Amino acid sequence: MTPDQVIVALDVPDLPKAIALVDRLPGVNFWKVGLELFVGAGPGVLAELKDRGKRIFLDLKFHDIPNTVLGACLSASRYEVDLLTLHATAGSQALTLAAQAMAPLEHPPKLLAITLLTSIGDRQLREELQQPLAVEDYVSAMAQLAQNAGIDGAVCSPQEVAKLRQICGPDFLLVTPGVRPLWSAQGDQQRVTTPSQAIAAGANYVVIGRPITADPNPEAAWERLCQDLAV
Ligand SMILES: O=C(O)c1cc(=O)[nH]c(=O)n1[C@@H]1O[C@H](COP(=O)(O)O)[C@@H](O)[C@H]1O
Repeated sequence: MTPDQVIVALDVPDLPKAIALVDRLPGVNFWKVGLELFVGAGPGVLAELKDRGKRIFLDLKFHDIPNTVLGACLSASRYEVDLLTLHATAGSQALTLAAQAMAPLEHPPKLLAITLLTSIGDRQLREELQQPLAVEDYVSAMAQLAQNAGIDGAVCSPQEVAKLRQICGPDFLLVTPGVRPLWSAQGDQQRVTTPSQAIAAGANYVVIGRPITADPNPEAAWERLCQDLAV
């Protein structure tokens, strides 16, 4: 596993904090801009990252009616980011429209479908979301729905990666948040493994945020993560 397979979540509220973190961690080449930062700072943060030669995962998790998901994906594609998320539960029509709309573009983002948030465990899926399937089966069903609609990949927890790799084949992108080095706190993540285990199970990329960005010394935390990955 290489550090280039690690995407760091830039979950901070404004542009100055984002830039400060990016400049403190020059070894991070792939950053995720999610709802907190995009809503707080606007699209200017994407230009700042591009100026620094960084790859960008724009994680806006679109979830709406097909026409609105289509329009949102087209608007987001103008930023020429590398990865873009939408929820599989928007349904096959929304997924298909989005995938078809990206195909003719010169620099389309790879579309990733959220299968089941990594903060949701078995009990919540059953009791709150009223979903009788086990987590792994539900995640597999959502990934297959997305793949059949022409979506490039899925976001899942590292605990489902091996099964999805087997079902969806080698070309389907699998991106896993919910990774935790042994030295970090689990926080609100439910379905976790270490970053190395996630890659060994078949993930293309892992996404990690607070264990690096909320550490009082993010440089040391990043260094520690890179050492874990080199083993
Ligand atoms: O789409 C995501 O990136 C995502 C999907 C998911 O199921 N779970 C999940 O944690 N994420 C994101 O991954 C990041 C994880 O951050 P940490 O829990 O701080 O490592 C956050 O920015 C989440 O928004």
